[in-house]
Amino acid sequence: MVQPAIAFEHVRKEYPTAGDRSGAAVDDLSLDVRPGEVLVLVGPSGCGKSTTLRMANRLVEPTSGRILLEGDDVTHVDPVQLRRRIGYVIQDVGLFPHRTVAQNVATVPRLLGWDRRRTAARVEELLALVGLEPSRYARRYPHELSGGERQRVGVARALATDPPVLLMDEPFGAVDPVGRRRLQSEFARIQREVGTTVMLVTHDIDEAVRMGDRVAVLSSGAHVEQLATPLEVVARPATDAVADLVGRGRLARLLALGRLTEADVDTGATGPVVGRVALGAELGDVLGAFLAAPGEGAGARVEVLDGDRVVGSATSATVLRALRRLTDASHGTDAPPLAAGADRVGTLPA
Ligand SMILES: Nc1ncnc2c1ncn2[C@@H]1O[C@H](COP(=O)(O)OP(=O)(O)OP(=O)(O)O)[C@@H](O)[C@H]1O
Repeated sequence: MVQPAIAFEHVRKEYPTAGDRSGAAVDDLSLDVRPGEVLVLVGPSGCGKSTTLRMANRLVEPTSGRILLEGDDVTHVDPVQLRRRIGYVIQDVGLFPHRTVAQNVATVPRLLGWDRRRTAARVEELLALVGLEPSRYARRYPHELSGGERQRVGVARALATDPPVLLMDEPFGAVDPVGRRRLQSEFARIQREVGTTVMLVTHDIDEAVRMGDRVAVLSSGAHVEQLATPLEVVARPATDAVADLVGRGRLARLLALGRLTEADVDTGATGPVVGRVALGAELGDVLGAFLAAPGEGAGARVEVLDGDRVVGSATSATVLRALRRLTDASHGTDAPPLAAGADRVGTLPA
């Protein structure tokens, strides 16, 4: 088996100041983060997400249990070495206000004693990576940047020494919804490019399913309700708590996450052809092709292509069947019917 990038083994955290009434912030968490994946922790406020993240880089010490970074117990790693191996990005970024963008990004390389030339080259490379033209941004101060730009600098700074692991705590939380979308997809590109393992905390289920290779839905005490791919979490919530979180908007999420597979394709349909889609298209795009041809009736179909080859067609009934396949309880856990939770709120309060 591949060695996890981070492994939590029966980790528990009790805050001494929390008093008797509350249970442990993290009760008994065991979780592996695989190398190269984006693992998202999502759950309601106070369920222990940030505490979990901060134990990985020793901003918080566990009460018991072990955390291994690429096999090394983090409590045995020198904290300076540890921070070099783990980048950390938080909501308010925490840039040094009296240092320029370039100086902020150079923080860790300077601590590590890199020479001027190597540091400058790395800063330039990182600013370009996060989409900030070095000649325009390097000399600015944080107050001369937008929230989204500050967040990019935060990501560049966290990646400065090319750490194998990046921890992100509500990294896009302070950015408006449109900027947030853009940052999310840009970050996904950066992550693919550098291959860093990411553990990301959010309370926003949409962000979780958009960003995660896997999603861990947590409840109080960092109890893992479900740990699965975004599609599995949305299509087949394992518990009521997950169903509640996925709640309203579940159908829209399924249409975005679900894909047209070979098994869905119809080879006998004969209705009028209103468009073409590729095998593997998002189910929402398949439906969209019918919406774009409003004059056609229920028998209309789109041709399905595998490369250049037409392998069959899909009708609106095909999409329904695919949705049923995805949510079919016989494939996994007891999923509630698709309409369940339609009146529930998908995003929890911060
Ligand atoms: N320094 C601390 N001292 C005492 N209790 C704390 C401390 N930090 C967190 N807690 C408590 O531990 C629990 C988990 O907090 P944590 O910040 O990990 O949750 P979270 O899921 O990240 O929440 P949020 O989404 O609101 O940031 C909460 O009940 C919180 O009040």
